[in-house]
Amino acid sequence: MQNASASAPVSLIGQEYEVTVGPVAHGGHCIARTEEGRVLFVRHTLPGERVIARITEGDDDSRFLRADAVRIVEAAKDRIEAPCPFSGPGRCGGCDWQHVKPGVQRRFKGEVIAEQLRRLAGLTPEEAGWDGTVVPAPGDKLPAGEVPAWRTRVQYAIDAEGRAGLRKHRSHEVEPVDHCMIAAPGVSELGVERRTWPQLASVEAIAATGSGDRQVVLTPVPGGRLPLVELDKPVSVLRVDERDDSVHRVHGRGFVRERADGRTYRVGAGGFWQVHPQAADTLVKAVMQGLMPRKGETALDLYCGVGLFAGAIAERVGDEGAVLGIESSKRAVEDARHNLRDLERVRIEQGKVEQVLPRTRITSTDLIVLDPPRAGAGKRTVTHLASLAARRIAYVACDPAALARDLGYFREAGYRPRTLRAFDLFPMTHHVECVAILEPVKPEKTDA
Ligand SMILES: C[S@@+](CC[C@H](N)C(=O)[O-])C[C@H]1O[C@@H](n2cnc3c(N)ncnc32)[C@H](O)[C@@H]1O
Repeated sequence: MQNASASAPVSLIGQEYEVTVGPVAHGGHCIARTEEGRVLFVRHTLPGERVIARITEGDDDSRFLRADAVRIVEAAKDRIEAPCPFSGPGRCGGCDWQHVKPGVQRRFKGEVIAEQLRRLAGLTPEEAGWDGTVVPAPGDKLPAGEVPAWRTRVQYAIDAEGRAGLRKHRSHEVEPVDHCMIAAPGVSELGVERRTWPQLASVEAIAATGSGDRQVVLTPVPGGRLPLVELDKPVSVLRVDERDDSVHRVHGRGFVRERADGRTYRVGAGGFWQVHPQAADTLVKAVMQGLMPRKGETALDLYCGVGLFAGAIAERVGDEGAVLGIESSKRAVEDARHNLRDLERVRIEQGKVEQVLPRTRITSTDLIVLDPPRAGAGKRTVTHLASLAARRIAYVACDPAALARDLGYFREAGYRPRTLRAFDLFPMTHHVECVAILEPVKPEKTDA
């Protein structure tokens, strides 16, 4: 039997340390060290600041501790007064960088990408074909103190009193808000924050881009009844059954229509669509510029969602070409098949990439685009993809750590990044989207 009293770690939550703050780390915080050498991940601060950091997670056994900067002793010159009244230590966890000038937020994101590339892929920015910049979306380059209203999908959590809010950082607790500054105007107009939602656990508000479609998705608390929904705008209303996560239509359509690259995409509840209104177009453009699809080529669109990249490539490779999309979500696959029904040489397979791809017995393809979830594609899938001898591969990544890991696997398998671009499609948060274009290290074989 173990001696419990000898080994029980002592919580350090609530302890305060005065520290000088070091570099930005992946996840929306900065690294600092206490005098005793404890490593802290501190939120609500900037590199170079002297702050009082209060521990929010960890004990005397932890490899690192999480903390909030609760008092700024010496402020950095890039600090601004947070424009959002709900941000700050212990408050809304939605944004990480409200207190930082917008251009500096992008610089931080660039530093994190560079660090991940170096550490996990062994690549310098030059070797990754990246100029080190993080590009704002069109219209987002605003002066300090102004906040782009970009979130076209907001998942509001509902507190015990029925108030809509957002979750606190790494917590189930709700910070009630009467206005989320990063919510797109179409979301704010739905008025979710201006009424109460008894018996609901969450309300997702969606303002589709280019179609004017609006939707709310209501999730009742266990055993809760659905309230009568009268919103300020005409919307479709869906209900999630918390017992099995199934989605039911209350009124209106069961999907919204999003526009990108000149096409309309139907996206059912729970289906993935980029949140920033400029994101889908920005990413399609970057992927197409990188792949430069030619008439008659074949392509794979992996983790294809409702068919965004498959549609864009299929239009460019034409009737002689062919595109295979693979996506795990049944509902997204139905949407993708519907969205691309006019493109005869597109096929969408349902299932996990790692299972479906080997089953297809495809041995070669000209082009690949992969846009995996946050965890990345992983070594097995990357090795399989590298064996298909694609002329170019576009890797769309929402997590620079997963991207860097997978770029390392691609490198081992004979592919190197030709270009890498980074886009700030999540302003005020630590998130960033990257597009890497890879090509084989060896020159393509010629027939001569
Ligand atoms: C980041 S989204 C990309 C969707 C699409 N490319 C777009 O831009 O709209 C990732 C997609 O991968 C799907 N997915 C997650 N894990 C998967 C897996 N192992 N195999 C296939 N699809 C998966 C998710 O359902 C989601 O639609």
